[in-house]
Amino acid sequence: MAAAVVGEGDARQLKLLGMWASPFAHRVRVALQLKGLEYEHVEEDMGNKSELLLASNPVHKKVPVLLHGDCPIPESLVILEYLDDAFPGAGRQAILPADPYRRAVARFWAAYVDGKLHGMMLNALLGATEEERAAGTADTLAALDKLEGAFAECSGGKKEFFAGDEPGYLDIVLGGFVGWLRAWDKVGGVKLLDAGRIPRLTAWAARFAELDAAKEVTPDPDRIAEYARVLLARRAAAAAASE
Ligand SMILES: N[C@@H](CCC(=O)N[C@@H](CS)C(=O)NCC(=O)O)C(=O)O
Repeated sequence: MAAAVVGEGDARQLKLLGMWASPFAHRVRVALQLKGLEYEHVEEDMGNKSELLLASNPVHKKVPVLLHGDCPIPESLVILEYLDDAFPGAGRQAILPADPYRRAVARFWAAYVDGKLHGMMLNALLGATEEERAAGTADTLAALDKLEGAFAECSGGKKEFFAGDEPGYLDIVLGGFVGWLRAWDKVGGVKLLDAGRIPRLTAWAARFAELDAAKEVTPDPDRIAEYARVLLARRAAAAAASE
């Protein structure tokens, strides 16, 4: 897709403060690609955050942050909405559905992904005890079952994506997690995307990963597994230090 001129008549550049393994940064990169917007990607070191990140997101100190010229926009879901507002003409379609009810449904499930699924996956990986990790895995599987139902509801059971024939808001929001979901058998020893259990979501994830906009930024499962081992080692070191 040809890159759009940023904000027709708006000379401000787009810069994304991100991190390769972050599902939240990943979703913003997919959205920027789908909208055909040129941007500079700045890879942050989470162990040594840049002054620019700390100044741009002093409240949470997290990636992603989109900088539009000097204006920082933190929080991935806020960024997705900003891209539609600031660049309505860019890309083949708006990220959010036009219909108010479909928007509400997409936002409901996006809140579920960030408010529930993310925390469950963290517990499954980094829970302090074996029991907590097992409960996290069970919760994650149950959440994916719910998202299987959401896919049927949103796509009408016939379309390729949550949003219809083309990926939209919820595809991008959940799509940020596809790298981790695909790598989970290497990360947590459990196959989360199991076509026998959640066939629609498993096929959707494969379709999403094949999108040009996603292919370039979806992390390789082995690299994610290696990163997960680093997170586990950090957790073990922190636990040992607090004993
Ligand atoms: N709600 C935030 C979540 C962002 C987030 O959790 N980012 C993580 C990376 S995946 C981060 O920057 N962590 C750094 C830290 O917690 O210090 C969003 O949607 O942007």
